[in-house]
Amino acid sequence: MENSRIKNIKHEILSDNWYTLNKYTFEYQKFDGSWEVQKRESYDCGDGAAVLLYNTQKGTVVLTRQFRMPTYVNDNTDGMMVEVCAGVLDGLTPKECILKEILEETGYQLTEVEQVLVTYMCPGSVTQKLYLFIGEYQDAMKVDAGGGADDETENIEVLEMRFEKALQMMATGEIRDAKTVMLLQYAQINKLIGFNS
Ligand SMILES: Nc1nc2c(ncn2[C@@H]2O[C@H](COP(=O)(O)OP(=O)(O)O[C@H]3O[C@H](CO)[C@@H](O)[C@H](O)[C@@H]3O)[C@@H](O)[C@H]2O)c(=O)[nH]1
Ligand SMILES: [Mg+2]
Repeated sequence: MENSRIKNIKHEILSDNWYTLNKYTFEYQKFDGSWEVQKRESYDCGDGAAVLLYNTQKGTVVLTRQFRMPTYVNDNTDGMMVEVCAGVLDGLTPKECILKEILEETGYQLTEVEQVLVTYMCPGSVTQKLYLFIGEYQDAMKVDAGGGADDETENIEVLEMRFEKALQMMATGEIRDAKTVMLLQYAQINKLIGFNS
């Protein structure tokens, strides 16, 4: 942490239940040189990793569908979200984490993935840094049904669909999860998956 415009940082924990809600009170030096006190709440739900699974021969991607409470209480009628496979690091490296999540959530066993982007998803209020990967899957790599870890209440549906269909769902707003939009657009810009229909 290095910024000479910040001093006297005080930290309180407002809630420490599943994840941690912190409150920081600090002094910030304005452009005119004067100092002002600022207060910022900051939700720490850990860093995470996400992956776009794609198959160039079939022209398909693998996505997940699950209930997301925070979206349900904010305009998402049934609360269901179509997303790339993702999870929180929980002490693992981003690559170790995403390989584990791919197996747990989708049932595919990959050994190689490529990190393509690192993003702060909501920098004004959430600490989370998200490592974004792409990974090529083959049918032979499917070793399990997926659906989420047994000890977690995830109830994840695995969706394999044509890449064009995923792009269409993004255009209609059926896909509106930020990490998923970023990775689908990454694949589109970099022509990872050809249209051979
Ligand atoms: N009991 C309980 N369980 C929780 C709570 N919050 C999350 N969980 C559980 O914690 C697990 C987290 O699953 P992961 O696969 O590791 O994470 P995720 O929820 O898919 O994704 C998170 O990370 C992504 C990438 O880092 C994010 O994109 C996403 O928004 C979310 O923060 C899930 O079983 C979820 O149900 C809670 O408040 N209480
Ligand atoms: Mg997950």
